[in-house]
Amino acid sequence: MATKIAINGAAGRMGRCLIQAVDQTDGLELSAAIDRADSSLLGADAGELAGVGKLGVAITADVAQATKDSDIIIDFTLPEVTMALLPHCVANHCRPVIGTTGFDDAQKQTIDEAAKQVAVILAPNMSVGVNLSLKLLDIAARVLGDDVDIEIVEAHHRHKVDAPSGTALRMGEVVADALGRDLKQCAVYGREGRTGERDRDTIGFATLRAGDIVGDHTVMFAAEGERVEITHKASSRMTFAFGAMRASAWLMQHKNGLFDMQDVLGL
Ligand SMILES: NC(=O)C1=CN([C@@H]2O[C@H](COP(=O)(O)OP(=O)(O)OC[C@H]3O[C@@H](n4cnc5c(N)ncnc54)[C@H](OP(=O)(O)O)[C@@H]3O)[C@@H](O)[C@H]2O)C=CC1
Ligand SMILES: O=C(O)C1=N[C@H](C(=O)O)C[C@H](O)C1
Repeated sequence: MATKIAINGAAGRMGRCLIQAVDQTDGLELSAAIDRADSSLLGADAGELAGVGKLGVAITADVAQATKDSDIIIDFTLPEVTMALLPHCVANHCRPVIGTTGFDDAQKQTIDEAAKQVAVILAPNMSVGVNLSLKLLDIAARVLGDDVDIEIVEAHHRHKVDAPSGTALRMGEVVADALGRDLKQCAVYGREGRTGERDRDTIGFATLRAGDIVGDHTVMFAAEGERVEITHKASSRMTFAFGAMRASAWLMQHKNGLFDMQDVLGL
């Protein structure tokens, strides 16, 4: 029997890609497509919206019913929308696959609590390439140690509302953990004016927002005489959407617990 997939934020940039990906993935079936209660697209056919032809699933705002009707709900929305979704996931045992970024510490805690009752995947980037890059970053940080300056540069489209990207922050966490540092203490978010010399123990972040860039990330390890750069460039949102399909199929093995894409990919 096919796994029933609901999509939260179905009319968004990622939502439409996710509908396409469900349609193209064996063993998965679209069971619900949710968007905001005041959306002009309520009632429209999700497949037609995503350009894959009629699927017989209308865009709805009824998240309670959607979670009752689905095994998994894939959420690429906004932090406050994810928070409103979680009680329905717990009540209806509908496993959330969360791609949304920009959660604060209290919101992350709420996700942890929900994961005690229902299996959850939380990943700021669902592409295989970024998750491989996270593994490479751990190795690079351990080898290069405290003898390099570490800077993280990310670029995204002009519509993105959070900064730095969730991926850049995760990259920072991976590097900081490998070096025994606390990212909260050592992160520097942009520089301006008379900043003084760089402190080697810091991890710097720079954010670019322009045009239609899907998502570029570079982590630079710069020493005297050489530097290593690990770069990932996404050129299609379908890479994230197919990652979410893989995560959804994988999550069906679990009843509860908090997982990420490293778990899904066995990295
Ligand atoms: N983990 C990963 O691999 C990736 C994560 N992301 C993250 O996914 C999130 C979404 O990105 P993107 O698709 O570009 O953003 P969009 O703004 O295009 O999509 C979000 C969608 O959610 C809708 N929405 C707003 N409120 C609600 C609500 N209450 N219930 C249901 N839907 C609602 C929005 O509607 P409206 O526009 O009308 O407000 C919109 O259609 C971001 O946090 C982004 O960082 C993005 C790509 C990859
Ligand atoms: O908003 C986006 O578009 C993206 N967001 C994610 C993030 O914040 O890391 C992942 C990807 O880079 C695209």
